[in-house]
Amino acid sequence: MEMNIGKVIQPTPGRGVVIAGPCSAETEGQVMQCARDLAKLGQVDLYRSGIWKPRTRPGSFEGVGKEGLSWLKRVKEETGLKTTTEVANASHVYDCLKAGIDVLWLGARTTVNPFSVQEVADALNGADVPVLIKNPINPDLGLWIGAVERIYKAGITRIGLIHRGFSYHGETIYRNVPRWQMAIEMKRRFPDLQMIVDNSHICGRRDLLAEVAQEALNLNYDGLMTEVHPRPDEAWSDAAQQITPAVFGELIKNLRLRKPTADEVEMERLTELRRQIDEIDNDLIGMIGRRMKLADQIGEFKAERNIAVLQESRWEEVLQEATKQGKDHGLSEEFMEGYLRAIHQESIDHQDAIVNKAR
Ligand SMILES: O=C(O)C(=O)C[C@]1(C(=O)O)C=C[C@@H](O)C=C1
Repeated sequence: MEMNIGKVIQPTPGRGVVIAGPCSAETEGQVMQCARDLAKLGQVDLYRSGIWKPRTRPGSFEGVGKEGLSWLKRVKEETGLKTTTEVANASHVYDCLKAGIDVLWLGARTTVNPFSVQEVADALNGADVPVLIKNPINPDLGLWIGAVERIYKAGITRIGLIHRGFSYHGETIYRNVPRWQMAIEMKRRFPDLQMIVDNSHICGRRDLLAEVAQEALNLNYDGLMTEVHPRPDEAWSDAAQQITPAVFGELIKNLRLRKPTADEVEMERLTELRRQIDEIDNDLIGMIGRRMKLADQIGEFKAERNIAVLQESRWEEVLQEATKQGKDHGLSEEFMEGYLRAIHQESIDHQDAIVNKAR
């Protein structure tokens, strides 16, 4: 789909886009205090606060609702900070537009549901407001792309993306695993869309926030969205991941913005190193091709003798041996596993084609 998309936030030269504010608006006092403290930092582009909170289970704090919009209006009048909040249905959109909220965002639980995205898109039709779209909770690129397309088709031309990580069953240090490759792929497909990291939801804990924010800047993200609360431990939602305005000030002070590309002189050195990488990639592809030819021969052999394609004990041996070898060359276990699984699957696919043809 051909798109002509503008920036959600004009960045200040020399630093990334900064979106900060409490997870939820709790009281007028809390919203105002947080906004005043953040405004003093002089680096916040957009003040965030959840008014309607989609919670996993009923009974937890579900947001103050419409009343909070007047607090955000006051934030803008008294501090000059522009405001943003999450919308999940048509009435949220109408209320926000009436209240003059500057930027709207779609949450991960909305992006995941095309019915909800379409309802929001229909309500936005004809409005001139920028929209940020969080990734869906599950790692489904199609849903993220679909949400961008639906909002764009509603006539919204300033759209950005928020990477908040993906839910994951299993052991991990993150609340939502980043899967950086998903966001990198979105950047590749939509180079004009600003990409913001929501380090709060990726981390779910304070001690990782700075590291994840810097990782995003290393990947050439446009900025960050972080949950900030005047008294994080007393927050009514997501207490474990919120930080004070002072801590947030330190965090952004220590971030290093990277240049998007190298200059001409730097480019010479980079080009030489890239040439060497191209050479190695060529060799690798040639060698993988040769490996598959051997797999084909094994396939013929198995077809003639009616032997199963999958050989668990051999596969286990390959996996163990190569992972150990990879470690000696500074390659992570995670990488080696992913690489070997891909090779093994390709080998199986080759052999499947051969044995099925032979029957
Ligand atoms: O050794 C075999 O039997 C093969 O078919 C080769 C190979 C591989 O590609 O390494 C592929 C499939 C088997 O599950 C085990 C190993």
